[in-house]
Amino acid sequence: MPHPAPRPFSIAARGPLAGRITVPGDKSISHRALMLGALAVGTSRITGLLEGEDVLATAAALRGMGATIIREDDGAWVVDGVGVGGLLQPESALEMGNSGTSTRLLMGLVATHPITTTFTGDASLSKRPMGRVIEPLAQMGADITASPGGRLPLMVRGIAPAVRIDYRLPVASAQVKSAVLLAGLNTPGITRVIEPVPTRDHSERMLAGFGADLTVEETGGERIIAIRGEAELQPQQITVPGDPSSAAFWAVAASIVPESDIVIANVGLNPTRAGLFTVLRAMGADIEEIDRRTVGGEPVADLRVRHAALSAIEVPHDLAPSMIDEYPILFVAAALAEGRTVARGAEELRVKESDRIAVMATALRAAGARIEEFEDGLTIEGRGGAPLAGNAHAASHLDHRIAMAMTVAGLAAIAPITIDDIAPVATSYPAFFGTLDQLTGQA
Ligand SMILES: O=C(O)C1=C[C@@H](OP(=O)(O)O)[C@@H](O)[C@H](O)C1
Ligand SMILES: C=C(OP(=O)(O)O)C(=O)O
Repeated sequence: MPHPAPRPFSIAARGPLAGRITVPGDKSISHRALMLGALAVGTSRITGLLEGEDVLATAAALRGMGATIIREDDGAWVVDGVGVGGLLQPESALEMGNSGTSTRLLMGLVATHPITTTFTGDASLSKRPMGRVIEPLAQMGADITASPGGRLPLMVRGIAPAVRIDYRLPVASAQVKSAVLLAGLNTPGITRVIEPVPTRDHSERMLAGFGADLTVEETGGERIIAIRGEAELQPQQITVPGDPSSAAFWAVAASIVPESDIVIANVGLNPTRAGLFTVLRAMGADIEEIDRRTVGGEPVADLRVRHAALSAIEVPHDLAPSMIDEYPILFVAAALAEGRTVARGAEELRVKESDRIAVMATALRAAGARIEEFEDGLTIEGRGGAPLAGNAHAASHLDHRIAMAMTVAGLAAIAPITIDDIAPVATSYPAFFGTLDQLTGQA
């Protein structure tokens, strides 16, 4: 898929953030709602779906394999599924754009259907490792031919019936877990995933919600997830909560910009996703939960965030999976905090849309932060509330979270930070810059 022309953007301090905002629907839940809707027998209806490029790539791929997916005038998405086992051979390659989740979860789905599919992606996605899903799917019988290093473009020749497996995750990855569970949906018998470290559990929650026979057993800190295959999924009405990974940018922005006071409405607070809020609170952030409730089977609350003096923290390694996408914005908070933050045990950051350890170290150093880089993370000497110098260029490397994190860094900089390309923000948060203007009174 051709990437849009680079869009540079310059940002410097704008004063306090104020007001009440909403964030877009959760990206992880949106992908899964479309996929399970496409496999159910009948019509599912999804409200609050994230209409970002990544999720639209999932929708297009599922349409290409026979599902009917329509956006209604009121913004709801209606999915007519083909039934488990009913995916059709697509006529052309599945274009995954920038989206790792679309690629890895859909690879799981097609691996146990008797169809052949080709996956392509942009320059960022084409560098990311797919061996981690190829390995279990090959054990189940799929024949996968990848580019060197187990990368895109790749071709999956699916198999039905496939062979059930018990699979212990070698990396803490919800995408790998989900790929195996989705492959297990159309596989005779019980497919098991053993998860030594818990990762986001949206697939488990939603598969159970669609009526799959799925159990989760916890023993000695491990989770064993078992799914019975050849399932029939019942169509559902799904309300997608707001994305905590998108809310994270505003929680940090309001924390670091003096006199800020904002409310972020309808934020998903699934414990497997909420690690950043735990860490920010431990750093001294003023985050108040208002009206905790359940939306679409997920815990949700409104978050009131006010400026506060932050102090450094040693980020507990076991929190990494529950805040894995939030490290870039955590690094920004740490750069403004008092003292030396240690954020390690997060080597997975090197295989995201960009190498988020190296890219954030370079960008924040250019803006005046003092950083030491390790294979598995960073240490950051904070400025104790003093602004960053700014007057810096930051490269986003086709990574939406780098572009958004460095925009927030700009709000706490004396001279502007220029980001070379903010176009990737549209993958997960198309309204980000509109919300920035709203919160800073420039709408
Ligand atoms: O399952 C998911 O929806 C996701 C899992 C995480 O990736 P990994 O499974 O690679 O950790 C995360 O970084 C990604 O943004 C979304
Ligand atoms: C890692 C991310 O997404 P994906 O793996 O779906 O590209 C992300 O959104 O930060």
